[in-house]
Amino acid sequence: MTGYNSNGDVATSNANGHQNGHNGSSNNNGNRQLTADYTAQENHTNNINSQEKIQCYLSTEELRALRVMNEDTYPYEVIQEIADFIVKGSNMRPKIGIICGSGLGSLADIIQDAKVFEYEKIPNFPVSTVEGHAGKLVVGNLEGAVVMAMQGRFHFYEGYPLAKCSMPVRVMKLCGVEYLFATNAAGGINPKYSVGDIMLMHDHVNMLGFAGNSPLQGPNDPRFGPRFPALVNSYNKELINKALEIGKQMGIEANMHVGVYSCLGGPTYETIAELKALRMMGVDAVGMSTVHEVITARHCDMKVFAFSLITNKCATEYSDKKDDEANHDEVMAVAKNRQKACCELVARLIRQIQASS
Ligand SMILES: O=P(O)(O)O[C@H]1O[C@H](CO)[C@@H](O)[C@H]1O
Ligand code: HPA
Repeated sequence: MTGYNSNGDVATSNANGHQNGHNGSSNNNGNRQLTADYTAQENHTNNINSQEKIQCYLSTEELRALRVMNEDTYPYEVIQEIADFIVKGSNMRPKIGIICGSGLGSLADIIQDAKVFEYEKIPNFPVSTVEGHAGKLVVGNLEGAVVMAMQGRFHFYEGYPLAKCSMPVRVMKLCGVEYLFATNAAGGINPKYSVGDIMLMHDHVNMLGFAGNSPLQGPNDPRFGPRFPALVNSYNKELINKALEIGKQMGIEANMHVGVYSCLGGPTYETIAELKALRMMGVDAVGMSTVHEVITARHCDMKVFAFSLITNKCATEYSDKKDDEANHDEVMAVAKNRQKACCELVARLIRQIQASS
């Protein structure tokens, strides 16, 4: 069980109910060391329950991730505590939540009067373990709206259950957020898509859901939403239309599409057979995120706008070309190149939301 103490430090209690303090001061150098005895190191730094024994090579961040991963799912009260911590700590009540995709962290850099929270300092928050996901929550002003942006999201393949991956969406809700802007880097399956294009999501195929996995699995807390939420109108049409109009104004309409995204578990990129199958199912772009965040947002009745930056073209035919192999360096490089256009799209859309409210 976890909570946080009055200093905002993470406090864990072990099976015997003994409280342990953790000052969240794990170094950020990502240095790997042979933690031949996890317990010994953790006892030394964090005074944690000595029953856990893991022999492994892990960085300090990964050790913390492992600990957070093994915690219980998040009850309403814990999410409320996290939200209170952010609202009090920033003295702001955000209306729009933004999740920055791989390499798209600069979406948060355009926020003004920003109050930045490192994930590891937020009580009960998971940590980012993926390159291109800085692990910071930024609260501030953007185009006249108070926004909160996650520079770094949580993925299933990092080892977090889906409910934990999308838990920050519920934090957003309890902070007062009405709109979720979810962004991602994705592979283009639709042959008409080019690298650098932006696909506005108007639907998704939930492959993890097909396999029996959902962020809403387990007891339903009606304070968030209903047991059986409908998803047919998940992606807000008005926002899609506004974004298309903005695309025209920016002169990028030829590089903008409206399409269907699918999330696979990763961390492997897809095989040719899988990509062929996805295409036959009507999928236009594929990634390893976003869908569970959208489900969680719709469950608690947030308006959703989401887009994919096409960072690579997915091959759907067999060939020997090395170019056909997706890689994360390429994903981040393309995202970096296109971050200006993505930032502008987000900023202009927020301006319009503000103007019409
Ligand atoms: O969806 P985001 O977080 O943008 O990241 C995408 O990029 C990574 C693969 O390169 C995967 O994590 C995939 O989901
Ligand atoms: O081709 C891809 N597949 C899955 N996830 C991705 N994220 C960026 N590109 C891809």
